[in-house]
Amino acid sequence: MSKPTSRLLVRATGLEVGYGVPVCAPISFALATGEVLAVVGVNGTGKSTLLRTVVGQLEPVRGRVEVLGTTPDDRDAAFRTDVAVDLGDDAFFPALTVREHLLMTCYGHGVADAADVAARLLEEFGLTARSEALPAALSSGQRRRLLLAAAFARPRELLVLDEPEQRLDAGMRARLTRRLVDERRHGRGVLIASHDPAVVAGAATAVLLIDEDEVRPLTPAAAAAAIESM
Ligand SMILES: Nc1ncnc2c1ncn2[C@@H]1O[C@H](COP(=O)(O)OP(=O)(O)OP(=O)(O)O)[C@@H](O)[C@H]1O
Repeated sequence: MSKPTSRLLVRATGLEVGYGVPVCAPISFALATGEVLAVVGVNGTGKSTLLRTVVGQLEPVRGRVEVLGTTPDDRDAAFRTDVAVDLGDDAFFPALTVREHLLMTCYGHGVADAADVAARLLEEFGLTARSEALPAALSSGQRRRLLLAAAFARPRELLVLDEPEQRLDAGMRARLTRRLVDERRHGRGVLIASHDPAVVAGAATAVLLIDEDEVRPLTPAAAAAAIESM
């Protein structure tokens, strides 16, 4: 079988992210299909701000970012078909069950076989026993699992996740790591902010460390070691 051609998903050039003023040094990187790029750094260095800029929720302060060749715009349906996002925002419909949230995500994004996809994700994210529960009756880790399952229910070339390991137990963090490896094997790309050395070492193909006054690349192994001492 011939190797699929790699495709550029994200290109950032001299990108400065922030709220009127930049929160960190300029960032340049390219992310292609088959890659998992992890962004690491201590609290408050700008990881979430970078992710929000890449998915079109914030304008760059300076510089450029392109996603699949265009300016990111999360109001654009085509952009939302290509880019699945979980930034950890805990937003649920109080009167829809766990299963219904996944079905609604599938319907909204035109996913075929919604019932099968939802059933598979419920199983994978350990939510089958809670599939008929309403969000208010879930534990915080179960709500986190539901957000992640909903991201994986979406069609996507690029997956953007902000600290997806938060509130997950060790078993689910290991499963998440394997899932991220699967993403790149299926020819998709992942941009992830993480504080978890095992997720970074196990899934990332490249890492950007956002430091106090510079942004620099690290190998995943070096990044995992750096996270341990943050
Ligand atoms: N809406 C906002 N308006 C102004 N400043 C903000 C806003 N959101 C975040 N900040 C500031 O921007 C800086 C970067 O925040 P950001 O959330 O990107 O950090 P982070 O690296 O993701 O941190 P953490 O590891 O704690 O999640 C911080 O100093 C933060 O206080």
